[in-house]
Amino acid sequence: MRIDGTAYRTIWPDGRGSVAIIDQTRLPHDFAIVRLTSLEDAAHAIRAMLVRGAPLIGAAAAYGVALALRADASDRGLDHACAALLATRPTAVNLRWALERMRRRLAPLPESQRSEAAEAEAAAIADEDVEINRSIGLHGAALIHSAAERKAPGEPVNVLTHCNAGWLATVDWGTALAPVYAAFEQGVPLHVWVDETRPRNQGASLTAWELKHHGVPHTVIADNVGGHLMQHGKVDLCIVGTDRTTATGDVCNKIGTYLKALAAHDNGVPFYVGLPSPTIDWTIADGVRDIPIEERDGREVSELTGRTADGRIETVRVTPDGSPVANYAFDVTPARLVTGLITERGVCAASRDGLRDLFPERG
Ligand SMILES: CSC[C@H]1O[C@H](OP(=O)(O)O)[C@H](O)[C@@H]1O
Repeated sequence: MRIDGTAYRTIWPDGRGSVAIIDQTRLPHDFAIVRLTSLEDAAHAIRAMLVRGAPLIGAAAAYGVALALRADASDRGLDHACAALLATRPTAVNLRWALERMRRRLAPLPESQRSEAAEAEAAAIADEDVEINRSIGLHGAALIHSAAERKAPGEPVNVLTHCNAGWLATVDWGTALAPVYAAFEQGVPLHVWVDETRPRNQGASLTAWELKHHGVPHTVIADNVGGHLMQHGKVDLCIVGTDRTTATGDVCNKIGTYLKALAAHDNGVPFYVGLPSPTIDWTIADGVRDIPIEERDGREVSELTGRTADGRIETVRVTPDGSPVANYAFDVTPARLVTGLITERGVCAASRDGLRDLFPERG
């Protein structure tokens, strides 16, 4: 996507043997490029959320393997790289998917060929992500068009989204926001309600930043406002991302998604999920029972970081000293609350049959 006229992806090889990323922990106040030069750099970038979002986590892990094999292309080196990167975050299945793909590609090769092949495979994963998301955008834009046809001429379609599933969560375009960008480019009047998304505020700090730079009308809201807006007819559809969707259509996404889906269901508001196929976990049927939910450092809840009036970045505490904190990073929305899954192959029901129709090779 373009930032001040310059086209960016979220991650790219810089041609000097390192991998460049946008440091998302510095947004929206600073736009900083960081260069990863080692496996350790890549693992830290994922764990500390300099890069985040399921597809981007997968791409970053793939590039992390390539960086690792520049230093040690042995079987032991490949095993160590995959294990270290897999351990960074437990919920987004793209991490496991990308590492399994890198291992399938590299293990059969002689050590002398592995480094170059790893860089090529990581680049292929990144390029494929861009095309998958572009396609999700086109399929999802049709849903926004349909919503527009039910509105008065010129009245904007109100889309509510949670967290950040925009181009910053992927290599480019995004998943939940790809349909928004596509419809916006097609001239559909629209507006986005942006859940701030406590505790890390990916909505307030990342989604709002993206939409502002792209010129998309939006309003940042507290997480608990969405139900009220739906009760008053101010949300035409919800589109969210996912970190792992089961073979039966249960959707794991940022904490709070489930509550938004409940409100949407109660108010008859369509609830869609942008779902790239690498985010489907075909091995799981019951998402609530079987998807591992990451628990992160409690300071993400007890502290807030922002910019002071005189431009300084400060962190302040918002809970009493000593108050225990629980920080669950994701929840699972059962398929029964999901109107449809927007994949790169089209929109389907959140069900085993729906996914099987679009991905018959998965039987
Ligand atoms: C397109 S995946 C986006 C997905 O990832 C986010 O989680 P995190 O920021 O912790 O990586 C959130 O669940 C988004 O919906």
